[in-house]
Amino acid sequence: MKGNETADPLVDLHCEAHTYPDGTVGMHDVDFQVYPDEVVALIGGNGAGKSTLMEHLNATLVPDEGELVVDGTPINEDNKSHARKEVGFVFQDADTQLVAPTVLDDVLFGLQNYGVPADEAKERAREALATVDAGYLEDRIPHYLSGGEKRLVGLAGVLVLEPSVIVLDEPLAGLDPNRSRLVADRIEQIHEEGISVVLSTHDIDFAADVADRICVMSEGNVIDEGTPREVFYDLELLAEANLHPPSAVRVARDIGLDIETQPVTEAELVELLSEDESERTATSQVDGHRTD
Ligand SMILES: Nc1ncnc2c1ncn2[C@@H]1O[C@H](COP(=O)(O)OP(=O)(O)OP(=O)(O)O)[C@@H](O)[C@H]1O
Repeated sequence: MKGNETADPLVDLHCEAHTYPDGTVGMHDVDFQVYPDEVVALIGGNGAGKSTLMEHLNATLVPDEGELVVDGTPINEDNKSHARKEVGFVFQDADTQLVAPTVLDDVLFGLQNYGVPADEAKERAREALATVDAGYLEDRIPHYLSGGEKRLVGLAGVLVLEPSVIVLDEPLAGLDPNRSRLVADRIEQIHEEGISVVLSTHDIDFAADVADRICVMSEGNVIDEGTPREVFYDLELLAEANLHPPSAVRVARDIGLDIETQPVTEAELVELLSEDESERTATSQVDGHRTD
């Protein structure tokens, strides 16, 4: 299910092909939409085309042939700033995004470019840093932050511009478990605030946890898409894309759980197992009474 498929897409990309300068075709025959109120996860092996697709969503890359429409506006050379404003991009390598001498200046940077008065910009930048629990970093030098801190500051720098879509390239890469949880929680919070999210990840459990829609990529193409349940119980599709199912799906299959219920997350699996256990306890109590 897409977030709100009845609504017009916020982003509508048609890309017949994208060829890099050295002749490598990074992506081909892709039609990709982002709808209001959804979290989309792109999954696929190394070199499947996930970053290439995502960099088309705010016109960082453009198709050899094709079209990008953002919020109903076709994007061309003259109005790429519209795509950049509506579609915020958080890079995996945060260093490419952090350019100012302090964290606060960095988050301010985009607002200043849009001509927001200094006091208002500062206030909004502080709010954005607070949203990602990174207010305490405001005077630090971005270059010396840890990988996780850089990711959060990069996210604040995008959030402050109030985009309608946020794109995150490998948001959990290189993060420790606590930082991963924090970033995952922030993604859910951003979604709850009405911003659509597109992310790429090699962490299938995370994709199962966070996404409404999963797009499976292989060899520069979206080979299938669906709800986490549809995709993660399609073992043939996963094998074709060189992927494994989430751990909840593997455990459910291994223990022969009635897979009509099809859990895809650990939380769903635990709930089903607890229901199973309560039913078994109730049955054995009834049986126990019968034999008394
Ligand atoms: N700047 C570039 N120049 C030439 N080829 C590139 C460039 N960037 C990506 N490619 C190629 O385009 C294809 C798709 O790469 P892309 O980075 O989009 O894949 P990905 O799914 O994001 O991979 P990963 O999971 O390894 O990050 C690959 O064959 C890659 O080698």
